[in-house]
Amino acid sequence: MAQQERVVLNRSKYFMATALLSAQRSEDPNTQVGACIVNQEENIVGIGYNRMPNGCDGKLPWERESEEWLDNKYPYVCHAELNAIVNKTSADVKGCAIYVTLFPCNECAKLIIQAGIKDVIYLSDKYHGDKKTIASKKMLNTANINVKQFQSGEEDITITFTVGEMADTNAP
Ligand SMILES: Nc1nc(=O)n([C@H]2C[C@H](O)[C@@H](COP(=O)(O)O)O2)cc1CO
Ligand SMILES: [Zn+2]
Repeated sequence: MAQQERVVLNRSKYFMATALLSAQRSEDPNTQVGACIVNQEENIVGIGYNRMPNGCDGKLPWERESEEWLDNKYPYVCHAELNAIVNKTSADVKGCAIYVTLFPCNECAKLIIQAGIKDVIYLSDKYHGDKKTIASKKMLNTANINVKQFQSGEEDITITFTVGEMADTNAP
């Protein structure tokens, strides 16, 4: 069996990859979003993805363009950032960074600011023209949150479940 290539992820790649992996748990058929909160010691203290509220999985619509607002996902879905913040494993997330695969909306920007998160690192900005995104940027900027885009020029990583021979770093 081929020997698995040894990869050492840098910090930001590891955290964004964690957000991307989490996004893959989302059942949203149109946009899967993941978020990963990291404290000042560089430990992960929260992970989330966009999903329906607890107990509502499979019972609420994933539509996005139904004429009836109540038949769309938007009134119900909990955003990745919200889930990452409320599922935190630490007492609070003050001074933390959040890695998110899509730029936070205005409601999540409020949560991020009020939770004391100081850095936002995002991957996609596909809704940059939307008023929600513009409002979000206005708030994050006014609240002095450091916002920066992940440098997506970085190489992809591969996760494989076939356990090959692990690279033997002691080999001559
Ligand atoms: N930053 C974000 N975090 C999120 O979790 N979401 C979620 C809400 C929806 O489930 C989905 C966006 O759906 P759509 O409008 O692209 O079909 O992503 C959306 C944004 C951006 O507003
Ligand atoms: Zn949001």
